[in-house]
Amino acid sequence: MSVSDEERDEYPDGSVKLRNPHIELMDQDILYHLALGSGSHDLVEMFGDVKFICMGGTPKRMETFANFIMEEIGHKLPTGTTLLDISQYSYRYCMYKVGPVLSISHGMGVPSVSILLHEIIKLMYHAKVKDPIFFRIGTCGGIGLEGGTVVISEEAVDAMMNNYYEVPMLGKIVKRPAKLDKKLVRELKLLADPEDPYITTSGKTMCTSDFYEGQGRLDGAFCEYTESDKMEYLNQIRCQGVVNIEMEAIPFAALTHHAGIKSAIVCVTLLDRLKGDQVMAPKEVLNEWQIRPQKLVARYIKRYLQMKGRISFEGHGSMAVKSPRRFKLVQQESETFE
Ligand SMILES: O=P(O)(O)O[C@@H]1C[C@H](O)[C@@H](CO)O1
Ligand SMILES: O=c1cc[nH]c(=O)[nH]1
Repeated sequence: MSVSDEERDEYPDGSVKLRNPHIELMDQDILYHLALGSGSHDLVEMFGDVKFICMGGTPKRMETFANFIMEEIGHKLPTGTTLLDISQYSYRYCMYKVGPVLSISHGMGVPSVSILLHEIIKLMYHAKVKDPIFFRIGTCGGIGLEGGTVVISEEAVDAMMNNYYEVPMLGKIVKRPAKLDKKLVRELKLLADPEDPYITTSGKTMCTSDFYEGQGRLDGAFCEYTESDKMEYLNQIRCQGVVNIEMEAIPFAALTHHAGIKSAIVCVTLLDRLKGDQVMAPKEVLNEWQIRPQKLVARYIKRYLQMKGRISFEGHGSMAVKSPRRFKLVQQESETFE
């Protein structure tokens, strides 16, 4: 049975699906929150070689990631130059380009990441990028997981345990399935190194629209439930497979899926929510923890580029291939790397 374009998640040639007939009819498309536009910039020239789009909440984390991935893939900037924040004049999000990798901050919560995704998906379309892969590199609260644990999301659910994104549109609720790429999840799991001095695990990620009452905290400005109500709730969602809580997974999974784009979410826990609410780890510890999801995603990117012959197998920096066995497993498991 043939599948129509409407039903298909991806175009066969790997192009990004806009599902918006109006864009083609516009003289130009201004990507307002990125300080870019299809009329003002040569988007194919600037972004046509992009393959990986990595996002996380803060500008600092994404600048750190840009410098880190530059070292890992051995990308060289012209002498005397530094990385440039391409979207600096938007005063909203930051964006760095390191060869085939974009590193972008998405701010906090559903509306912020959703606006960014609309514009980045359109950017991919205008730039004629094929088969991009999106990663969210985030932080979260763990459910029964110590601070510093890396969590690869198997599935995204909202605060009502629904696995779709509800968007109020023209006075009606439209539901979009929130689907992460299962193969990408398997590949990321295989890249977790048993020698890493922390645990990498996977499970359901709950996406809430608030950090305090929305995540069952007792330490917000308001709280009308008891500690035992909170614990009962957290234990209940734990029994339903939720291992971490953050604030962007649902639109991230839903909008990438709607555009036919493969995506995955890797977060580090900042605390175990079964033990408390306040983020108490010192800044230096939090900074080190935030590097952990970046390392896993960098391993993926590096393996991909190695398989494509775009960087050498000797590698660069600390991510040189250490274990041929692990590498082989990834090769067998993955069609993406073929
Ligand atoms: O990627 P980040 O660290 O921003 O992800 C979580 C979810 C919210 O954006 C924020 C709350 O502290 O952190
Ligand atoms: O508990 C936490 C920690 C980080 N981010 C969240 O959304 N929740």
